[in-house]
Amino acid sequence: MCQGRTRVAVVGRLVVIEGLDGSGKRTLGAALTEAFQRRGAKVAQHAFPRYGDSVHADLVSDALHGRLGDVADSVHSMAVLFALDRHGARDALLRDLEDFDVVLVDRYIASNAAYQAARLHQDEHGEIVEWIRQLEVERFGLPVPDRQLLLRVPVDLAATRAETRDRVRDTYEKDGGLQARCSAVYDGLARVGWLAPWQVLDGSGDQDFEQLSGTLLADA
Ligand SMILES: Nc1ncnc2c1ncn2[C@@H]1O[C@H](COP(=O)(O)OP(=O)(O)O)[C@@H](O)[C@H]1O
Ligand SMILES: Cc1cn([C@H]2C[C@H](O)[C@@H](COP(=O)(O)OP(=O)(O)O)O2)c(=O)[nH]c1=O
Repeated sequence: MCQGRTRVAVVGRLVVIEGLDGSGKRTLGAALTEAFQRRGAKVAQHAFPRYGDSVHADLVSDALHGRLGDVADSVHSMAVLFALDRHGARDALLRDLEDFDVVLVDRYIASNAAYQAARLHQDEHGEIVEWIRQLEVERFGLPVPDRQLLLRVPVDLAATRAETRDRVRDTYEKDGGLQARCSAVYDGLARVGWLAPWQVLDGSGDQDFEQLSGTLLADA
């Protein structure tokens, strides 16, 4: 509720980057941010899970590295931890949507939908996908994206890129079958326009960041 203050109109566009582990989301986010800034747009960046900043994200990390007993075995428990991490960032996201032209988010609600559906061998119409939408959008009140960018790369290429990074791979990253099913769910979510409009980008080639940033701003 707004008490004693004028409600400020949301001006920012919530742009989400989605894709497999190692698909190049972080790299795309950095390049896109620079392209937005060259156009004079004010950009705020967020990334989920918020490892190091959120107790829920740190529990996710523990679970994904086998340090949380059987929590990682429960798909719904993992979905709730990821969702609680975002719930903790809700106010900051809403504030940034008031103060910035673009709020660029590396992984968001669709990551939860894609990975948990893949774990349960469900597709984009699966029960867990709708359960996550109800939890995160309706119950937690998280803002719905304006645009979701799916950075699509062949599963093998994403795995190779993920392996070359200098850090320990987690349970999901080590599971090639999960990544392949996840890729298929992402394709399905994009096809049906789940939650918000999607734009599929070919992550194995070069991106035209200037053109992409222009389109994303012009769509407002
Ligand atoms: N378009 C690209 N071409 C070649 N290598 C890339 C490209 N995008 C990302 N990489 C490399 O792949 C690895 C994973 O990229 P990153 O952006 O960290 O992926 P993600 O955030 O999706 O896990 C990094 O080493 C990065 O330098
Ligand atoms: C944000 C999010 C990530 N995930 C998955 C995707 C990844 O496999 C894993 C960890 O996220 P990831 O972005 O890969 O973290 P990092 O690259 O820093 O290790 O969690 C979900 O299942 N649900 C979510 O809501």
